[in-house]
Amino acid sequence: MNNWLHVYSEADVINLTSTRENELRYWQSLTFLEPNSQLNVALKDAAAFGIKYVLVGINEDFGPKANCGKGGATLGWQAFLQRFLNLPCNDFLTPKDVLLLGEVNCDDLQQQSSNLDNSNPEQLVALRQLCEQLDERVVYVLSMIFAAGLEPIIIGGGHNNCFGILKALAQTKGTACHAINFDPHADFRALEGRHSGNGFHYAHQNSYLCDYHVVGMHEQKNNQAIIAALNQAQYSYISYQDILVSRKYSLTQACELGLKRFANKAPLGVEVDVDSISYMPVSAFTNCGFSVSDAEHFVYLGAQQANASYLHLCEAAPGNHPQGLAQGMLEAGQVLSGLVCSYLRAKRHKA
Ligand SMILES: N=CN[C@@H](CCC(=O)O)C(=O)O
Repeated sequence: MNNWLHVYSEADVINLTSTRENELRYWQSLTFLEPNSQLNVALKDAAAFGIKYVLVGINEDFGPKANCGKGGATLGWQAFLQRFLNLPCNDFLTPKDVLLLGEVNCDDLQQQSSNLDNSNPEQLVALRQLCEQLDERVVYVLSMIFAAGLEPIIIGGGHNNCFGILKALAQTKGTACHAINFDPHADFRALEGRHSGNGFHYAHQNSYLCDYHVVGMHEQKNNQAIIAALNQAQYSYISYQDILVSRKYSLTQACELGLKRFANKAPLGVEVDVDSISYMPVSAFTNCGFSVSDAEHFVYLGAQQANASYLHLCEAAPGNHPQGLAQGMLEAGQVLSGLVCSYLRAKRHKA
C-alpha cells in the first residue's frame, strides 16, 4: 500500500526542469521508482542497485500554524526541486546514488487545515490533531525507507515532522536515536498536542530520542519551561550567543560537542530548521541568525558522522519573502539545494 506516499515519475517534475546544450542536469540522471511498484520491495531493490540517498518532500504548513506560528511551509519542497533538479552534473555533483522518491500524501490534511484559525482555541486543537495524523503518515513512509537501508533527505513542512522521522528511525533500528539540531528554537515546548515546537520533546517522551544537542539555540527565543525540560532530560545546547556574541565557542566546536558525544553510538538525525539562517523566507523570520555557509558547515559536520542516518530540512516558507513568492522560491531553493549538496559532499568525502 503506497497510500501515504505519492511516488514520483519524471512526469511529476518535468514542469520544474529545463535543459541546456552541452550540459547534463541533475534531473536527467536521477533515479525514479516505478510508481505502481510495491514500495518496500522497490526500495530494497533500489538499495541493491546502489541507491543510498532518497529525496522526500512534505508539503504542509499546519505544523507551524498549530504552534501559533505562520503558514507558508507548503512550498519549501517545490522551491528545492526547482533549483536542485536543474543543477549541472559534474565531478562534484553525481546523482548516481540518489533517488527522487516523491512526497508524503497530506493534501487532504492541508486542505482541512486551511479553514482553521490558530487564534481560536478549539481550532488550534484541531490543527494539532491534524499534525498527529500527519505523524502517522511520516512514520509509515520513513519506516520503509529506513528498513531498506536507505538514508532519507526530507524537505519541506514544519519542524513537527522530526517526531515522525525519529519514531520511524527508532522503531526500524530497534533503538532510541540521537539528534543534532541547528535551530534557534529547541522545539522542546510543552506536550500540549502536536505542533512544530515540540517534536523533540514528544520524541524524548516516547523514548525515540536518547540524546539531543541544539546548536545555535537563541537565548531570546526559548521560554524557561523549555530550558528546564532540556536540562531535566540531560540534553545539551550551545547558544547563538555563545557562538556569535561572546564567541566562547566556534561553530565547529559547538557542533563537535554534540557529535563527539554521539560518535559510534545510536543512529543520528541531522536536523536544520532554516529559520536559523538570517533573512530566510520562513515561518519565524530572523535577521539575527547564522549565514547560509554556517548552516552548510553544520550539515557537513553532521553528515560526516558514521551514524548519520538522515537529513531533515524544514520551515522554509518561500511566500513569506518580503519581495514576494518568486524571490522566496529562488532563495529558498538555492539554500535548500546548498544544504543537500553539503550532506552529499560530506558523505562522498567520507566514503
Ligand atoms: N519550529 C519552530 N519553533 C518556533 C516557532 C515559532 C513560530 O513559528 O513563530 C517556536 O516554537 O518558538
